[in-house]
Amino acid sequence: MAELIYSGLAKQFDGSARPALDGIDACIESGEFVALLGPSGCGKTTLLRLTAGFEEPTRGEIRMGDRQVAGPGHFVPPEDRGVGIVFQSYALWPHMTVAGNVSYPLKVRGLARAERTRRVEEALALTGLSEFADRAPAQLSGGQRQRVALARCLVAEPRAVLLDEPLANLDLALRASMQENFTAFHRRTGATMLYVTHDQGEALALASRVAVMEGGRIRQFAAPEVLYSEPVDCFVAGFVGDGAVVSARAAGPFDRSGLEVEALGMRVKVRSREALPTHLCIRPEDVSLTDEGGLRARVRGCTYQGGRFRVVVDAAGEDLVAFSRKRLVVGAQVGLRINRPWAFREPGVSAFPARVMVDA
Ligand SMILES: Nc1ncnc2c1ncn2[C@@H]1O[C@H](COP(=O)(O)OP(=O)(O)OP(=O)(O)O)[C@@H](O)[C@H]1O
Repeated sequence: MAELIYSGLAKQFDGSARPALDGIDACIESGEFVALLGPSGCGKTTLLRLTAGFEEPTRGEIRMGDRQVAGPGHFVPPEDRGVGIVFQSYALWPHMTVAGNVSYPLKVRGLARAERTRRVEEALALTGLSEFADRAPAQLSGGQRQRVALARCLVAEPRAVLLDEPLANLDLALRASMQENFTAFHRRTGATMLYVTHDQGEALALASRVAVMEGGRIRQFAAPEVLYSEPVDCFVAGFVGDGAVVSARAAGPFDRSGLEVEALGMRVKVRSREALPTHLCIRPEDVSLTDEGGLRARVRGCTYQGGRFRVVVDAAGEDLVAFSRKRLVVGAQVGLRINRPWAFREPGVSAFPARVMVDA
């Protein structure tokens, strides 16, 4: 069942020249773990705040299940939306124990003590905090405090959990272990989760689908592996994953399933859904360094990445990225083969028709 549905959603803050959100249409299924990914200022937090009910939309509608929570002339306040929120600042009460913090939202709602105790124990167990129930927040690590914030959000049994850069304040090692915690937590609870981050590693690792945002719009909303291997435009191709985006011109079909383009001064067989693509997204996996390759290139950089080297080469004036088992000398000439990269059509860019059409 669809849990969160956005239709034509827009938000323009007073005094701002540009809308923070500019026509969001998306549907998040019940139990999905969705990440909102994009550069600073693209509108991620605004979308989260509109979902929580902290802001009202300028246009459009938000539905939770079969209920409209924001739309023309209609607004459900945050406390009646049944969503839980976890911020990067944990916002814990310093004078309360861990159990006290987690129990607080239930106390405010007037739940009986026995029910409160049961739910708090359950939430602490789910977040691996049972043994810390009697500690004060000051006696916990950053990761443990973040888990208390998660437990406190869970205890209210929200229909959706909204997380705004929850790991931003943690160091790298702790982030990795908290990512595993979130994944395990999601598996156990089956909660619908909407997770804001500008860290693509985090988004691709955690989410079942990622909405890549830019300039108040969703550019692409897809599974991480689809974003990586089939980006829809230059922004997504450049923002997600490693590699290069180069312009291309269709040269004709080369068999029933494939297309050939002209790029980097040569013919390249590509994967594509377009008859007239304008660009290629060339991932490191698409580039083989081989003396038999038809394309000559010059090594511009070579860095060790644990188990392999990341090599940047200049091929026909474009910087391509490849992986190599051995270290290459900067300035050396190498041969390249490009293996079926993804070709797409950039919206708003006119595509040249194929120069040579070959029968399929
Ligand atoms: N209360 C506000 N008043 C005016 N403009 C705002 C307000 N909140 C956000 N904006 C603007 O709306 C745009 C989107 O902001 P938002 O915080 O949603 O971006 P973001 O993608 O979450 O960025 P970051 O990753 O830096 O947190 C920005 O241009 C921002 O300056």
